[in-house]
Amino acid sequence: MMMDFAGKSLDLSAPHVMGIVNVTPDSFSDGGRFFSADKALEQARKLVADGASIIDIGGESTRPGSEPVGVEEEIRRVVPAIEAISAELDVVISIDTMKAEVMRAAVEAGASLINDVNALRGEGALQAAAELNVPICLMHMQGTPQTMQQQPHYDDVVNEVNTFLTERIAACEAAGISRSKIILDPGFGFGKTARHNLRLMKHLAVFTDSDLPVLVGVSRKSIIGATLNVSVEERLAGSLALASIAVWQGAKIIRSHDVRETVQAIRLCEHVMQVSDFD
Ligand SMILES: Nc1nc2[nH]c(SCCc3ccc(S(N)(=O)=O)cc3)nc2c(=O)[nH]1
Repeated sequence: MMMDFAGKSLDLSAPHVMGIVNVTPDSFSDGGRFFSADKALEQARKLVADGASIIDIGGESTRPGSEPVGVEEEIRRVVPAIEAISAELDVVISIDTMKAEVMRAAVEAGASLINDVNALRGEGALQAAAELNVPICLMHMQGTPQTMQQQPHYDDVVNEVNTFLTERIAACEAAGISRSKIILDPGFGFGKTARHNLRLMKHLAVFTDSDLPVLVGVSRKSIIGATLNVSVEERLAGSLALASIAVWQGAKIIRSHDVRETVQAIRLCEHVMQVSDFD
């Protein structure tokens, strides 16, 4: 199924890799004071060369316990990077933000996918997304990045996440956003214990069985660390295993730090899934 990203289209009947470019201090060795558009562009060049179809730009860390960032600062971080990447690379740029004003500035600068871990629940976010008329990824999060991992609790995590996403889709449609512009994401690591994450992965078909494409972000996350007891630097194999399990169940976008290896893994999945049974 083709999805249009402000003129660039992706065939989401096949899986794609979303490469990650963080323009946040905790992701730069120099303490982030001087993180720059050309460092972001350099990283984006590599990710595109490695096979990324989408580049996800984030100016505010949403990892558990992270500090919120003001809207002016977040815009100051992401806009130069988006402008530089958009000027040089023919790749879909997504903006990873919860703020309406950042969505507007980012799309103005060249982003054509809104990736909102808060599923447009922020002040003015629904309205902004409707006006900007670009595809939107709705992700489930319980609580906020500051609180979500304190005591995640569900009676039935798969059902509750599915119900939340269904409600957010309805809110989008009520705001005039067409279903054809919506991507769903269960939000691995956003207010979930390790078991909650494993259950969501085991039952991912609940989400991929819908007519909407599903995005999965498990790269180097605690679903791997908690299961294998390995550090962040030792999570590549686990990330590739889970990317394959997600694609096998129908996920169409895999958010990854390790694009080259992830492209190889999902390409193998595709070939196994598509091999003819006759000839
Ligand atoms: N659509 C979408 N966007 C995303 N943006 C991010 S940033 C990752 C923040 C983080 C880091 C680490 C853990 S943990 N404690 O599970 O290792 C949780 C969250 N992720 C995702 C994701 O999945 N989807």
